[in-house]
Amino acid sequence: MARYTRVKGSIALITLTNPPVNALSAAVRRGIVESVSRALKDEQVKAVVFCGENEKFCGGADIKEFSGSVSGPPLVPMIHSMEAGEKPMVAAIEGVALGGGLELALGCHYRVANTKARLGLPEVTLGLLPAAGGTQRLPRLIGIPAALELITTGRHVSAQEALQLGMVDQVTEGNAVQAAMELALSVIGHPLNPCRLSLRAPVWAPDVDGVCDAALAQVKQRSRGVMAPVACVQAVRAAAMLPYGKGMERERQLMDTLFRSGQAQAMQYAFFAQRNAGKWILPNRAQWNNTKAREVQRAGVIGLGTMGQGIAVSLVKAGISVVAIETDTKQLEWGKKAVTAMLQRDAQRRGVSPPLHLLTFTLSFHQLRDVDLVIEAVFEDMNLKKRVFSDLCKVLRVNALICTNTSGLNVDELAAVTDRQPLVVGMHFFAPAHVMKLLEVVYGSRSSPEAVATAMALGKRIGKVCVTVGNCSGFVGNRMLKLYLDQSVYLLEEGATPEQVDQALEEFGFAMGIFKVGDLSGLDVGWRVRKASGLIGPDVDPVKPSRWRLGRRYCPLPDMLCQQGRFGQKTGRGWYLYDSPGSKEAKSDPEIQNFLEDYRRKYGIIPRRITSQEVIERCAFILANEGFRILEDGIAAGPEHIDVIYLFGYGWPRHRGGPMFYASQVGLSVVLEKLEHYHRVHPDVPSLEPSRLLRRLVAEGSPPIQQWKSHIKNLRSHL
Ligand SMILES: CCC/C=C/C(=O)SCCNC(=O)CCNC(=O)[C@H](O)C(C)(C)COP(=O)([O-])OP(=O)([O-])OC[C@H]1O[C@@H](n2cnc3c(N)ncnc32)[C@H](O)[C@@H]1OP(=O)([O-])[O-]
Repeated sequence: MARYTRVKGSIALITLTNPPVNALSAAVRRGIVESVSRALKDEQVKAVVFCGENEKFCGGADIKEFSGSVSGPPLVPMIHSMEAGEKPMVAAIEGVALGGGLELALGCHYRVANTKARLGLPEVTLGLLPAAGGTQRLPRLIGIPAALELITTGRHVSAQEALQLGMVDQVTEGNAVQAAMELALSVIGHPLNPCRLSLRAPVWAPDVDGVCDAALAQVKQRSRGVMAPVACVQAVRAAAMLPYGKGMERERQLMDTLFRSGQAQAMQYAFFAQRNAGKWILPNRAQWNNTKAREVQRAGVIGLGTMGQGIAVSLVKAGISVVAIETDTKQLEWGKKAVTAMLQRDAQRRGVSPPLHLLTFTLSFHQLRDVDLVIEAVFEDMNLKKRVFSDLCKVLRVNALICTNTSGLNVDELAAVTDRQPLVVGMHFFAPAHVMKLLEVVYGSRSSPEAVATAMALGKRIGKVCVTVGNCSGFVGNRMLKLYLDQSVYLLEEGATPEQVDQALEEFGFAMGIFKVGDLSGLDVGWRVRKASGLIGPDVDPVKPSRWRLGRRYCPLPDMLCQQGRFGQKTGRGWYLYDSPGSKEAKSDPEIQNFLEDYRRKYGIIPRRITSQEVIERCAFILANEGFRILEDGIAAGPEHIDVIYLFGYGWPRHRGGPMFYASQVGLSVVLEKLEHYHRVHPDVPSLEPSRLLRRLVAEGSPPIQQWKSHIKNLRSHL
């Protein structure tokens, strides 16, 4: 829909009306085509201004339409006829001009933006390229290097940066529509050809080929195996080398390939999955839009280890006062130094002063008496956490929330030691907590909807992607991770090396293989957890530790590594070798090869050749299999919630959608068949046995992920 009004006698104002972001749906495109034609025919009209309702210019093409059959007027000829029109057209950009929205503005002869507006071509993040002329017009406006950077990253720029780049003609602090109308009146009668970007030659750049080659190398390294950034570079190269018409043809060809690709489907699924996860819903049907969150102005953080430091930094950056507690002066000083340094670095980068006045560092729990909420981030030890929880109840206001950052302990058991079970929830951050986007909000059996709403709102306020999850060992993310880790070390036992496994995972799209991640996070962390859970104890033979524990296969390799003091990057040695403790560049270590060979010899294992395909199947399908069990247990509300957790917390590649989407895309019957095969070969690994839900879905015809909710009773999915 587009509203046509005549203003100031001679201006046609065309308002895009498709809340919430005025996406260019078929109806909007139809409205624009009709309105432009009317404006061009009306002799009283001397200029045209485009704007969006509710101070949002346009969020781009309607992504929901991409999965159906495309109808309505296509964007390319629509924008072309605007540009070719014989009356000046001005875009009044407020809020956002993204994707097709910016391409529409580039088809106008002039652009005016409000200071708060953001502009960009984020199609690459949806597995596409800006195929409504964006790859051809933007380089002609701002030059090849700047266009390459914006189009291959999908980065949004501020109005001020857009002005510096030359993307807009004017920036106003006031109403962009008023300013655009004034500009429109002032340019009536001016020649339009210089403002028609399709008629311009691209802004000249020395060594265009070299610039494009460098961009190609960069995107290939940054987003290994992802098609869209490569296609973006190819399209911009065409803008530099070919006349406009031929460049448009190239843009269309490249888009045709991307549009049909599984990668684009995965990335568009990820876009909606992220938004769906914010619309949380509990088993009792309390949900995001019927539950009020409490306001949080003051928070306590207990424990200033790595997690506590990151949590404190995230809260303070969002303007929340923090009382940070440690048990002894040395730890407190250490934590204070680290938190202050992080905030100072961040403030310096952003050219502002660090909000240190919001921080209180203390050894005294009494300072917590007027906080609204506490996040406990002490050692992962149930008894210690219980002590902290009962001590907190002695000082906190009766209505203050108590949240635990446990990565997998029983939230109900912790809540039981408090005087306020409904006000206890898990807030599981991921390390480093001020950087990682994911937050699992764990509801216990007694957690109140209000407590969940408050934790979700707080998470959103500090910039996290929040997902509600039920209470079980490891919640969603770590429950699945444990089995994935198990598979990776079983692969080593059977003949693979850490390098082989990591390479296969990196080629699949993970930024880092699982062994490199282990070295980065510290191998001692899991070792401590295994000791606490009774998997390692005095009865384990130190010379030839058992490969069978608690009734299933167990791989002692990670424990043996830790016994040698190989904790990863922090000790300079882990699955890989590092130049010195703390350095980041992982190098193959011949000692690890010998260690693995000795190990196999000791246990009589005959190594075999392991293919990348097997690595991916065993790692990815074990994740999906456990995901199905999690859905069966009602721990996650829908498959998209599991996928969001893996995308934002565990580095799952976005162009593969998430483990559940990947399983759906590969085909559930294929996943079932592979799991059956691997379980037959490894009967001592019960987690490889296909889940009941997977079997049922296959029996019911392997429906695509969007239809699972009609097959699974307890799903609370918005897909
Ligand atoms: C030839 C083709 C070439 C062109 C290709 C393109 O243009 S590709 C497109 C290039 N454009 C982009 O990639 C921009 C994508 N969008 C964004 O980046 C952000 O939504 C935002 C910055 C516009 C607003 O952020 P915010 O935090 O204020 O709000 P929010 O993010 O929560 O969204 C609110 C609601 O709007 C919905 N929705 C949003 N956009 C679209 C859309 N284009 N379509 C449909 N729906 C869209 C969103 O799902 C949500 O719906 P819900 O859950 O309420 O039912």
